[in-house]
Amino acid sequence: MQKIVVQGGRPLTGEVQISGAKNAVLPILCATLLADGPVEISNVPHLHDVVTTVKLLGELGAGITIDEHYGITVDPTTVHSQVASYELVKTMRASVLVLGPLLARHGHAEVSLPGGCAIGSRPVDLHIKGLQALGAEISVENGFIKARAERLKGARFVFDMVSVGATENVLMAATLAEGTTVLENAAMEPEIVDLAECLQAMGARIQGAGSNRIVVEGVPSLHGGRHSVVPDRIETGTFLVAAAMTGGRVVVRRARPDTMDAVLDKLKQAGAAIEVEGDSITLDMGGRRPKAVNITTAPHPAFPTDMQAQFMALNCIADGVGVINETIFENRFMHVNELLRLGADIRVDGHTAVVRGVERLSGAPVMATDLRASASLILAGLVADGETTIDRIYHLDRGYENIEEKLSGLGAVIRRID
Ligand SMILES: CC(=O)N[C@H]1[C@@H](OP(=O)(O)OP(=O)(O)OC[C@H]2O[C@@H](n3ccc(=O)[nH]c3=O)[C@H](O)[C@@H]2O)O[C@H](CO)[C@@H](O)[C@@H]1O
Ligand SMILES: C=C(OP(=O)(O)O)C(=O)O
Repeated sequence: MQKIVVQGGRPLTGEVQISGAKNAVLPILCATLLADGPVEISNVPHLHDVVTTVKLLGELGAGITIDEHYGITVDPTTVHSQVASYELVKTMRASVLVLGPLLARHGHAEVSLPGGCAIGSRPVDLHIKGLQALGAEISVENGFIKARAERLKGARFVFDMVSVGATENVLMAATLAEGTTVLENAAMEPEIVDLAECLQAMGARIQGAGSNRIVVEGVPSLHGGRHSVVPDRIETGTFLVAAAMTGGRVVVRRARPDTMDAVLDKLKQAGAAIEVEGDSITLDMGGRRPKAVNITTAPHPAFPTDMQAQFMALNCIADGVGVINETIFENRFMHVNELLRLGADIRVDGHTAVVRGVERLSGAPVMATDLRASASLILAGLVADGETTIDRIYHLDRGYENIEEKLSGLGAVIRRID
């Protein structure tokens, strides 16, 4: 099994280009199933989750073409199956996002229940309730969500709690429903806006994406189209935290600074000088040690849970005590035990972690437990004395494109070994 080995102690300097967002490209790939013609997607990050989604679309019968820049064209006109198997869904929860599109376009769908994952139980009840509100008959049998509706009907639906995936599934389905759908308490993440823009390029009528009230006027059919995926704000944030922790100066290019307010505010509080110009962000730490910051995760535009582990790593070596509250997932502190192995001082009480910054971490073998936990261990390794070896990095490959090449380009000493 592959591992990443990091030699700590180098301030990061230079420039890095941000890839397309994992959390935007996955729903967008699923959305292509709604169309009556080919959909071309560019700025696609080369990630394991993208490979899995493409495999799933292929199993459903869609035609897939991949160009030399990893642009992906999906031709959904050859889809012959509406069944998403457990084998694929279990490896990637986002596969449940084919449910809404298959149901809306083909009148029925069977998608394996995704099950829990390391960070929490992650139920899909809101996806199901939202589609039922549009008139779908849904049962859960033998581990599959079985959905049926001759034609979905527009309705007003209020999400009990904010869910990114449920908003996406119901939004996609509503584009082909008869009449108007109003989604209240919708998720406002930038990836929802990107999905809506792709759907609009396919002929969908959507207003309000990016607010908590999305209005969709259903159309009889969607056509093919083109879309370029929004830059990844979590990858961007991860590189900025790396720069801040190592006391370096890094310019991230091809980012979307306007999607990053909460993260940039916390980096400023940690003592970083931040300059934004167009699609670039420069972070200059000037060799200073970061100051500890308090974090509470919450739906966008508040601080993203997907940046919690990285800021935990920053607090581990910061000056002072940082309190981290995780409000989205019930079990998203698994990196704590691994950070402790590197010499961190962290106490966890329920959903709160109190991190007392230490002067130095020391390298050790550690194990990644989920995607962002893996990133936090690399960040800690970048500042630890000696060598840190991170095992189970397949989690990392789900969501970071060429992370070791990108970090090496900034002067980090990092390599992948078999
Ligand atoms: C592929 C993708 O975009 N993944 C992101 C998406 O995941 P995902 O879409 O799975 O996350 P949700 O926003 O749905 O989950 C938020 C909370 O709602 C709960 N919930 C969700 C659905 C449901 O039907 N019932 C329910 O109770 C979840 O257990 C969780 O506690 O948003 C999360 C929260 O920003 C991010 O961490 C993930 O990186
Ligand atoms: C939790 C994450 O992703 P997913 O929802 O795909 O598991 C993440 O990107 O940090």
